Amino acid sequence: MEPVAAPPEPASPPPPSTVRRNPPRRARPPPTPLASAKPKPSSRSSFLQDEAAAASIPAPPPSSQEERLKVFLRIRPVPDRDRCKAVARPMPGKDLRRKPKQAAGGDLCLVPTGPNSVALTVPQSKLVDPKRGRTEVFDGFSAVFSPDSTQLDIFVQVMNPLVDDFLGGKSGLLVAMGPTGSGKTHTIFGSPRNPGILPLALRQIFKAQDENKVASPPARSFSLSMFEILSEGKGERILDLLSDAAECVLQQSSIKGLQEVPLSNLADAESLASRGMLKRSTAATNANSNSSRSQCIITIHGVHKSSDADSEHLLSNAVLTIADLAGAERERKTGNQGSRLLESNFINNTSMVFGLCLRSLLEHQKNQKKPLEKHFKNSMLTRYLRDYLEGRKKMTLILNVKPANDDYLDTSFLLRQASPYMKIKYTSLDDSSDLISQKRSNASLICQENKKKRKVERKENIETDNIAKVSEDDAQYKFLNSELRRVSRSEAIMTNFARALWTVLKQYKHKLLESENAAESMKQLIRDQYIQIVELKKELEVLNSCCSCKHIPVIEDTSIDQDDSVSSGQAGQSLVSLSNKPNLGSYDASVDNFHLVAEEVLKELKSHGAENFSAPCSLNGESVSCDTSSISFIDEQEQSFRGLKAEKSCCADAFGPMSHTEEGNTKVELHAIHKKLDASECFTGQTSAHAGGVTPSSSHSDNQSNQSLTEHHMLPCLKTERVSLSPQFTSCSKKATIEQSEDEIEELSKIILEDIHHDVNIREVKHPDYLSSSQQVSSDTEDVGSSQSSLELPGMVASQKKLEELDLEPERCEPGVVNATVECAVGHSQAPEQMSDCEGRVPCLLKEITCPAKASKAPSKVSEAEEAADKKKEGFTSSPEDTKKTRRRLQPAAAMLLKEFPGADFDVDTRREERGKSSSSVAAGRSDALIRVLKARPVRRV
Ligand SMILES: Nc1ncnc2c1ncn2[C@@H]1O[C@H](COP(=O)(O)OP(=O)(O)OP(=O)(O)O)[C@@H](O)[C@H]1O
Repeated sequence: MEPVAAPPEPASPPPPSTVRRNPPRRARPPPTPLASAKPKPSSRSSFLQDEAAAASIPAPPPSSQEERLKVFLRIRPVPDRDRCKAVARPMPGKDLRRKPKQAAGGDLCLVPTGPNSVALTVPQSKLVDPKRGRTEVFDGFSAVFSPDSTQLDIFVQVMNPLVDDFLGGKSGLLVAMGPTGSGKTHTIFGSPRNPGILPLALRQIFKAQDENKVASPPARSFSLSMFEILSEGKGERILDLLSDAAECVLQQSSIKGLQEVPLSNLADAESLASRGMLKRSTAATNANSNSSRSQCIITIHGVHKSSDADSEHLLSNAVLTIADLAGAERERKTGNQGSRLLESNFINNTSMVFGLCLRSLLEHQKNQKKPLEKHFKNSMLTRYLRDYLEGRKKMTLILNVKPANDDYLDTSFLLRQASPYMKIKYTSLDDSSDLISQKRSNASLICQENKKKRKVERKENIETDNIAKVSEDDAQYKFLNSELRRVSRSEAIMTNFARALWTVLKQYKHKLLESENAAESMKQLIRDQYIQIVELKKELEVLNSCCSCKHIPVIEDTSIDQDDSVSSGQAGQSLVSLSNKPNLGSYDASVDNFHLVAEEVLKELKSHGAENFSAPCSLNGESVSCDTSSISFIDEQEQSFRGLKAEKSCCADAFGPMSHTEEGNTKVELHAIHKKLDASECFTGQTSAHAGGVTPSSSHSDNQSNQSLTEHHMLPCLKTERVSLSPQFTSCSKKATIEQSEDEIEELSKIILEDIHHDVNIREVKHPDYLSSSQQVSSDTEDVGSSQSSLELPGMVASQKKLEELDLEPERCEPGVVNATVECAVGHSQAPEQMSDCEGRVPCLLKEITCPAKASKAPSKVSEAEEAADKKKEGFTSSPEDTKKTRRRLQPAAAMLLKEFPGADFDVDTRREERGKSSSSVAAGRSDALIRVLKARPVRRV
């Protein structure tokens, strides 16, 4: 091993100045020796204004407090193969000042022009204008080492000051920069025969250690650590070169897991460094057969182990760092591919970041307003060397360059990149202790600042929270206010609605009470009417019993059986259909009215004596004694009304033995009027049945059948009527509920009344034709079917036969005669004057009523009129099925009928009596007498 020589006295570095470009046509001054090189006034560079400006800045005189970054330049000797290409080979033993001159005319582009400057000449192959050469002078380096410089020269000028500082307790950094194959590793590590800076530094350290042992017990200890930062894919990793441990982790400016090997002696330290160097990642490239593929960092920690507190303090944290950076590579020269190419990218990137950090530091030092860019974050190397790159620790650069023309670009790039770094200043270089204290103070300051920031942040957070709470409270308050207003509006609306609803309900309740009262009054009225009806029924029964005391018709069941023929059955069916008409109202009113009339007539009859009471009745031209005619008259009226209502009732009383008498005729008309009371029933079949019931009275061909029919229909009528009265009334009273308003009743009554008037008028107009029509019908009963329903004809014939039988046996037919007489008196009103002539002697008048033809005619006309009225009003058909669907109450009609009995209708009859004196004066007289009786009685309204 080459002994470490004492470091020579470093020559005072010339002031930094860089010559960018030589004047093109001016004679170049001869290069000055390095030792005596003086800074020249820098010439302005035309293509690098910033560097020219930097060069134009006169370097301030170095002061004790201000120290600039040391930048050394070592020019690698040209290899032998390259040396053969060189035109001029420097002669051994000659001055280095002549080498550039010799090389200037050869393949060397870079020659030292002084101890602190070099001249870079653009090779002819790269000149655009060959006639115009260009040479750049870079001056201001701390030292420029020619290719002939030895390792010791480099150590003495570059590393020895750092070691002294390290031994003095100050940390320092030496970084070797340069393109690949420029001799960085050779400079740092050297070779066994020509050791580099690291071995020489170790020797120097241990020499000092040995010197200190002699003077005093060992008080200091050193440790060595080596690691490399190499690429791994697109990332980086740290690898410890002194141990086989796993990769290390970079934490801020320290590496976790890095082994620090204590240095006990120089030999172990040198072997350790040699082992670590061998472990470093290297690879062969076209530019370097042993090219480093990683950034290698060697750190020497000095620890004071003596009891001397002062010395320990000084050495406690001194770190001497040496960084061998991988040289920048050009792909074209290296020919790297694959992983090598990735390594080249990593190496170039790291070198670029390192240069940017120094550039940023320089710019920051030039202008404090410019922030110190944090380029160090872009690579592990710069992060680890952050303190040095930010100017907090002393750093020294040694630039390794190759002077050959082929390396012009790399050399030119490095010089242009790194020459400005020599202007970086260290205003207050901190020793290790100062650095530590500064770090601690910085840490404390940082902690305080962090605490303040936290407090401020807490306050801000609290204020923000308070503001947020206030805003939330405001929003909630607004929301609640809006909700409150909405609820208030809703409450007001609902209150008003409830009030309105309450008012309406009260009104409805009032109306309901009124309706209930009206219903109660109606019920009471109906009850009263019912009571009256019951009383009338009782009285009527009494009268009937009185009347039947002498002549109670004996109707044998045999006659009914004999009349079970088809004809009588059809007629009976028609009459039954007719009698199915519910006319309770009219019936009740009529009963009531006729009851009163009967009382009056009875009184009159009684007043006239028994002879008059048994006045004969004319039937078929014969006088028939009928002492009960008056009684029968009332009874007949009642039956005629009830016959319209009672089920199975027959109207045979309307066509029985009186078929050839005037009474029969009037009976038919009366029956027609009663039927018109039921006009609203719209029972078409009723018309035909009714007519059929009348027509047989005009038939003389078959009196036997008429008689049997009369007997057949009369007694059942009388019998069933009383039986069915109460149920009918009950049902009708039930139906006559509140729902039938008085308006409807009045309207219906008016309609019926109009119909009655209309029918009466029709009857009056057509009365002269009654006779001819009845004669036609009676002459040939078979032809009657042409004008009437064929179904009515058999019944008519049967009724006629019955009438004939009655004629033969007047005693048995007396009830029928009586009935006919009564009907005639009531229904016929053509000769009131004759009635008046008889002075109210109804039996005498009734005796003279003999107009069979007219009686036979009347029913047909009446039936026609009724049929026309029915068709006109109701439009019903004659089917029995329809009759069941068209039941109506005739109580209003009956009431109106009773109301109109003493009215204008009978006045009309009064006019008619003048015209019909010749026809039926006796019957008219009877009617007139009856009318007088009716007028004398007040009409009860239902
Ligand atoms: N000053 C010098 N004197 C003699 N030989 C040198 C000198 N400098 C470099 N060399 C030789 O050049 C070769 C390359 O040197 P070195 O490996 O140190 O270059 P490098 O800059 O480290 O390259 P890389 O960056 O690729 O690692 C080595 O073989 C080395 O011995």
